[in-house]
Amino acid sequence: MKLLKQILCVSKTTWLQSYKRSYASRNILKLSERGMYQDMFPNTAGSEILDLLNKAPQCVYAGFDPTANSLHVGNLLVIINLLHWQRGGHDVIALLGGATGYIGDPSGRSTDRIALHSEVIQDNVNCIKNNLETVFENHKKYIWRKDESKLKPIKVVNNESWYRGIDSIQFVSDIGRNFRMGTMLLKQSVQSRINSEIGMSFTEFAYQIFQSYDWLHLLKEYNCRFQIGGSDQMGNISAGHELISRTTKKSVYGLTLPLVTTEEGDKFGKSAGNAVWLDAKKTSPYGLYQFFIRTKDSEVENLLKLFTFYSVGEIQDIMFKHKQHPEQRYPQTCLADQLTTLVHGIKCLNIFRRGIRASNESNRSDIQQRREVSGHA
Ligand SMILES: N[C@@H](Cc1ccc(O)cc1)C(=O)O
Repeated sequence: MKLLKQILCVSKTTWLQSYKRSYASRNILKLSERGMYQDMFPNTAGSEILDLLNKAPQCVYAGFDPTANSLHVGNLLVIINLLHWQRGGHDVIALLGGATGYIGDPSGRSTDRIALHSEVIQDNVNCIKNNLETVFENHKKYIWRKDESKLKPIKVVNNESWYRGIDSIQFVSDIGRNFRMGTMLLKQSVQSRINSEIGMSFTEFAYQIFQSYDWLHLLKEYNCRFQIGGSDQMGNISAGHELISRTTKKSVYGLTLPLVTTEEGDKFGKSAGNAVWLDAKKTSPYGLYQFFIRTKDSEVENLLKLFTFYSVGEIQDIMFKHKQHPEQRYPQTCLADQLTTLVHGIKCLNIFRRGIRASNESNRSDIQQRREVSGHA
């Protein structure tokens, strides 16, 4: 709710009028209600954003660096956010960091990343592309229940394609000139590293320039005025905003998503300390399903809002049902069902359901047998 106010900065009546007028902005209302956004940049842009969304469908992007050969559950929040924009009728771009993967984003890290070989980067890019396309396809086939033609296809681009043709001297001379050292040094990702014993390499220090240039490129190519990213991306997003303000007359806007943590304060998405992967070879579909089934009662409502497409009203109904029969773990089942479908499709879900039914039945007949043996039938 706090964010809804922040995002809109308009009176309730103006908002309601706009809400009725525009289909596109409807989605933003829903996303804010769900606690989907942590921050926006510039932080006073609420009414400008609303105006743009009211006027016409917008273009939004988020990037994924190929740091591993699969995305993980932690990446799902950004992916689901992109899908919400797609459902709202907007143009969506998922960017693969085939070039930025060579540099390494220092955000949220305490040490430099180990440089990856080009074959590894290429392989990771292919795997991540496959993860994304599978999720987008599963969403369209099994979760979006309306006319498929209403969903504009999500573009998947690789930033390697535009850096390939850029001359490095030209790049430093043309683009580098727009970055001020003072501002770059103030970024949280730099501050947290620069005074540490290990420090930070120039390579990682320069990362913000590349993410900024990506946005400028996508703005020119696709009129992409929105960028979304994880909670640690504000530094890179604001750097992009600055580059674009200096070099074009267009306004652009960044939105970051909340950091999801468990009750114990750990980053969400780990099981016994290991990442839960989207690739079925790294985490089995059943492992992913079980990960969500194990969600604590105290955390499940928030996760339903952030990670599923149930409306807020439907989530209230799910939670109501839960209060009556907590032992059935109904919200956990809704969460696990929808996310397993999104990541692995409907087939494996049907297998789990059959398996669970069979195991419940065999448990029941075991209990029955034991009762009969002990004379309690
Ligand atoms: N830096 C982002 C990934 C990214 C890469 C390139 C971009 O243009 C945008 C985002 C991250 O690590 O999550």
